[in-house]
Amino acid sequence: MAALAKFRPVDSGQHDKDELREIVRERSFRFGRYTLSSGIESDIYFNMKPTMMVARGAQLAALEFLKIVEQTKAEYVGGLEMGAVPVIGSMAAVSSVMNKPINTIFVRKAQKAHGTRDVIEGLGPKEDLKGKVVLIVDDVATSGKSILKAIKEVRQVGGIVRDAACLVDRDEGATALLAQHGVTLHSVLHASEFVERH
Ligand SMILES: O=P(O)(O)OC[C@H]1O[C@H](OP(=O)(O)OP(=O)(O)O)[C@H](O)[C@@H]1O
Ligand SMILES: O=C(O)c1cc(=O)[nH]c(=O)[nH]1
Repeated sequence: MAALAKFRPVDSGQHDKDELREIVRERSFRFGRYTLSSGIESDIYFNMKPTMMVARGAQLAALEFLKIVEQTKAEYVGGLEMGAVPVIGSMAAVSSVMNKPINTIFVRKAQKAHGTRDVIEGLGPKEDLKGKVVLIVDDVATSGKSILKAIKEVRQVGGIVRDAACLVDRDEGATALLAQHGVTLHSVLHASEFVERH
């Protein structure tokens, strides 16, 4: 019997994704009347903070993104405040626990008028993104404009961005917009897994 234990099948990760989907369904998915950041109105909304802030959701979201880090051979992970920040923090911690530490940054929406005035936060004094492969992440992708803003800031300081990832893709134009800028969007979940569109 002990010998058989050696042949435990490799976990595809699908169970983790199923669990993450159920956490999103319970804690983040809402029907209602919402104005989106692009200004358009929607009758569904994903508030991903309650998923990213609960311990198991934080871990599972980080694990899904870390798989994409491996696939894309990213050296850094970053994204626009505020949506991307909780999951990026979780990725840093989970990757360290796994002994595969990933470097993380986040991009401010606007420069502060005080302090260091850095738009890209998280770099040490001798650290920069020049020539570094950066995966841009976000909690939700709708138009893709938030991800694109982060891409532009990272490219401006010499970072290489070929891939982006989101936890939930609403499939409302982000893939096409990012493709126009030479970036492939990887989506962990899609809005169609939560609601049928007519
Ligand atoms: O693909 P897009 O059309 O850009 O929309 C998606 C963005 O909208 C939300 O951010 P929001 O602007 O609400 O701000 P927050 O992240 O600071 O809460 C979300 O966190 C994404 O970043
Ligand atoms: O487009 C957005 O602003 C948006 C949509 C959504 O479902 N969730 C979110 O946080 N932002």
